[in-house]
Amino acid sequence: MLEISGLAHSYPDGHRAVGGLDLRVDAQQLVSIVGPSGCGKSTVLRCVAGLQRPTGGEVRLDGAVVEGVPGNLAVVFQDYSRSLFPWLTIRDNVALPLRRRGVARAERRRLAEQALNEVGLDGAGAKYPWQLSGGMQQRVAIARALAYKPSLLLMDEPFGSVDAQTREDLEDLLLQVRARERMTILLVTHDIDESVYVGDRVVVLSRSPARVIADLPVDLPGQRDQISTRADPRFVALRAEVGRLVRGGSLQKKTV
Ligand SMILES: Nc1ncnc2c1ncn2[C@@H]1O[C@H](COP(=O)(O)OP(=O)(O)OP(=O)(O)O)[C@@H](O)[C@H]1O
Repeated sequence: MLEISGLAHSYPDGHRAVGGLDLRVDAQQLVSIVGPSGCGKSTVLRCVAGLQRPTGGEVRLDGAVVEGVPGNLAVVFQDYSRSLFPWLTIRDNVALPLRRRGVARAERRRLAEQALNEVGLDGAGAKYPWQLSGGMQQRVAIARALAYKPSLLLMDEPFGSVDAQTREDLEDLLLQVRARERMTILLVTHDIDESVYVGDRVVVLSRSPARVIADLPVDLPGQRDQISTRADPRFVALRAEVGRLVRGGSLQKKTV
């Protein structure tokens, strides 16, 4: 589905953020991406989204080289307050990408309501973003991605700006919608527990310039819950291993 080969990205100031990264993601997998702070995770995601042009290597989506923003892709960023338009209702925010896609008005409304329903915000369509809590606004951003029905969903630290309880709720929401919609998802997160809890695989990146230093399958049942999954010895062992690898990547930075 997604094939990243030898991906490299250097910024105009010469900073090499990504240095020869290879990653293959099969359809309907949820792959968590973690790594030391500033290692190049967002740069990788932006190259996959076609928002940044690689300076080396290539990204292929369903066999085609990504050269601009692909039509079958949606992105959810951390900063929901900047990704929703305050002058549009929740329903119109969710429907906006569908409008750009040329979907007829009645169908846009139906898909927007359906997506809001899926994220537990039925009835909120006529409100404005500023009338909702941070966690609810991030649900709207997720609903907007769902309404679009992308084959690939990219999420860049999507739950980084909400409180711990809301974060857990949104992680569970992600697992639910993912089971229903059968999308392929790449999730960048700083939270090692989260990477294991929601992932089918956890990919660990090295310090900048980023490349893959580990690609670990998550050996946990598909059905997960915040209490028993986090107490599962397999969860505990994998979380510790990912933590060691991420810290190893950071330590490497200090010794260079
Ligand atoms: N526009 C830019 N120009 C120059 N350097 C940049 C630019 N954007 C990012 N960088 C640098 O590239 C490196 C990778 O940045 P990126 O945001 O991809 O990392 P990240 O792993 O997502 O960071 P974080 O862990 O803080 O979220 C960082 O050292 C960053 O300072």
